[in-house]
Amino acid sequence: MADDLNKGLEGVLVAESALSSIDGDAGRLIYRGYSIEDLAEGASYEEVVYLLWHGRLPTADELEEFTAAINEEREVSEDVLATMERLAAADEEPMAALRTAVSMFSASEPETDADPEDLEAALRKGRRITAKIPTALAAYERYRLDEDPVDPHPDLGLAANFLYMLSGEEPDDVAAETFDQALILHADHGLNASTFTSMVIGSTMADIYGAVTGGVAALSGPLHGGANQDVMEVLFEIDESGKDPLEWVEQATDEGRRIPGFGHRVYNVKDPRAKILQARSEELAETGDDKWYDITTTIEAYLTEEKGLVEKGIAPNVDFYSGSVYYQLGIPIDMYTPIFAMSRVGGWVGHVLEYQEDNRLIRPRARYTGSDDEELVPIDER
Ligand SMILES: CC(=O)SCCNC(=O)CCNC(=O)[C@H](O)C(C)(C)COP(=O)(O)OP(=O)(O)OC[C@H]1O[C@@H](n2cnc3c(N)ncnc32)[C@H](O)[C@@H]1OP(=O)(O)O
Ligand SMILES: O=C([O-])CC(=O)C(=O)O
Repeated sequence: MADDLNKGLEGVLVAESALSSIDGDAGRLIYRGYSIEDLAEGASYEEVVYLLWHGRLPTADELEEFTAAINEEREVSEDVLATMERLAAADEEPMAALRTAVSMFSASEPETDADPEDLEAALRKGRRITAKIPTALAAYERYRLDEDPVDPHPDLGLAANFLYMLSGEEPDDVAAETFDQALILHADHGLNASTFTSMVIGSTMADIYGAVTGGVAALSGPLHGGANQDVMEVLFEIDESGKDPLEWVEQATDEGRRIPGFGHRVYNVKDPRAKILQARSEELAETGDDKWYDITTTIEAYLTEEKGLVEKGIAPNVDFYSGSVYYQLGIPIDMYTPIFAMSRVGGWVGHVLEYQEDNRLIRPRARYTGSDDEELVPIDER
């Protein structure tokens, strides 16, 4: 590879950002100066989104106003509901259903005529998308179960309300707090692939609906957000194989299989979000089924201690423990990546608007490797 070609843009700086910062060697993540541990412990998802978008934590009044605005915008149109019903009946993947829903939200956007450079209007649009994603996703899940969608609960925050709309029952405090924490942990992460995708779209001054739709598409892949579902599928595979998890993972790595939920472009050590999710998974396992937590820790111990992956900078990432947490909360496994999107919309909107404040079209180049003097042969002579 020539020196001037950087496949995968590893380490390339393309923008300045004050939203989040990752120290990949120390395993530290901060959102606007606040450690992820402190935010997970002491803030709500709505507070974190406010922080990402407005640059500071809200006061109690500001948070109340912000939360009320989100709550008022939760409803989705009849068209979106009908589409979710059709896609559920057609067994469409939930991430594809979500991608379609986000794209459709713009049809009921009240500020469609807003100037693309009106960043305040774009922020309000971002807030509407954030409010509607849980409703569309929960409706999709209800239709899949042949049940009617559940209307949003006026007194519940975004995390608890999603769990409520999924099952029709108010979650207990442990479930609501654990899920809220998971949303906080997924809200932003520098210029990851889906955020960068949103920024590329936003850099053309296209509408924020398009930028978020692109973000959902990029997140769905197994090398990115899709890995959380893959981790749970691996845990099922191990369980169904009847093998000892240690034996299974030994064989899988000997066959050269990549274990989902391991490895990261930026972290060379264990992802700090994985540590927090691991603790949540362990707590839930104490009062529920400890099988999944036990399998994950066995895999981690083998890969890091026996296989020495950690010395190569390959350690658990955020997706490794989120699966067993969501499973213990009773969430269907193909909802795990859509849940990631439900949270990451905070980061996508924040980064797009931050970039657009001092916008420059993102337009890299490829080194041409094709031929350069082909002669056009008429079609009937080819
Ligand atoms: C929210 C997120 O997006 S977090 C990431 C979620 N994705 C996953 O968990 C999927 C599994 N992980 C991976 O595929 C990778 O680690 C990625 C895509 C996340 C990062 O990839 P990159 O930075 O491009 O690293 P790359 O794919 O070049 O791998 C570097 C080396 O680590 C190895 N490696 C990377 N991930 C793993 C893994 N999960 N298991 C085993 N080996 C791995 C590769 O085989 C490669 O080894 P080599 O140099 O001997 O060939
Ligand atoms: O930063 C990345 O490349 C992937 C990741 O962990 C995230 O998006 O949360």
